Amino acid sequence: MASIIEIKGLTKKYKNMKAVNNISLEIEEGEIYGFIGPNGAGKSTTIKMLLNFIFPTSGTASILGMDCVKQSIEIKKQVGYVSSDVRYYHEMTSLDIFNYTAEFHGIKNSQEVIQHYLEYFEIEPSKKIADLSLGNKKKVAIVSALLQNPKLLILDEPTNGLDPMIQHRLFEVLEEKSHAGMTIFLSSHDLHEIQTHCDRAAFIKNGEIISIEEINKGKDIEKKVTLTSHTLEEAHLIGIGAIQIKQEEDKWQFIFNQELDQLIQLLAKHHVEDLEIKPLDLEDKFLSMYE
Ligand SMILES: Nc1ncnc2c1ncn2[C@@H]1O[C@H](COP(=O)(O)OP(=O)(O)OP(=O)(O)O)[C@@H](O)[C@H]1O
Repeated sequence: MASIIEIKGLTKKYKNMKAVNNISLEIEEGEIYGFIGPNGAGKSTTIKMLLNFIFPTSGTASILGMDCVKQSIEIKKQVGYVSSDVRYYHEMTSLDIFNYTAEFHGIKNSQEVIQHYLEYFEIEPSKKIADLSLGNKKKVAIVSALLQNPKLLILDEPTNGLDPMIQHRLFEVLEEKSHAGMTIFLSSHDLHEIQTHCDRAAFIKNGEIISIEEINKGKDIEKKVTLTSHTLEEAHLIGIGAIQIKQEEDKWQFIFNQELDQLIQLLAKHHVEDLEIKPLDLEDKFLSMYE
């Protein structure tokens, strides 16, 4: 598979602060790739460097094999972008914006496509931008980016402000587009959203990539175990390789990535009142990274 985004050692420094520190990522064609991390982690800074809105201090980034700084004009013809804060001329209506986008990008049969998205995302065509709520403005920006049917769609917190039904519809479209070959790179704070819809995700913190996770591949054998036992001791759990052990009176919680037999043999020697073993999901992993 071809790499659509390739980032190598990308760094952005503001005075002595590294907003993005030596990050490297490869995003493949057709992937829905999540970019997640706490406030101020460096997500928007990375996206802005990809789009050449700001210059990197060092490192390189390319999109569709083109250098993000030197070939930014060519790149913009093939990339759709929705920023985290949507700004348009206040006097324009939603329809004005869609017509302008369609004309600018030379989109064929644009009226049919516009009509489809107006209905699908429940957009009022003749309302002025000034009179739209945050979520409704966001819908206009999303549709405007989708209209271009770009090879790569970059979405900076796209679901912020959208109601649950529209969020659901957005991901329906994104999944359909990704099956047709579109690559989607989206930043988000919503772990559940990433878990449900992305193929892979990178977690960024303090400007550094601290983890890249495959999602929904079913390969992960890590388990989260919760149980109640008054006879169990921490040393027993450490002895079988349990990690991230937390105890509150006789309630235990830990991560276990060994063969389950060992756990069962240990628990058979103890008085266990209740027990839950479930696969460690992205939320468990990423929540601990927020700490
Ligand atoms: N122009 C700037 N000058 C100085 N510091 C900046 C500038 N832009 C961003 N930063 C700092 O860089 C860091 C990364 O910011 P960035 O906006 O990329 O974070 P983010 O992950 O997108 O956060 P959020 O989830 O809150 O949108 C932050 O500490 C921010 O204060």
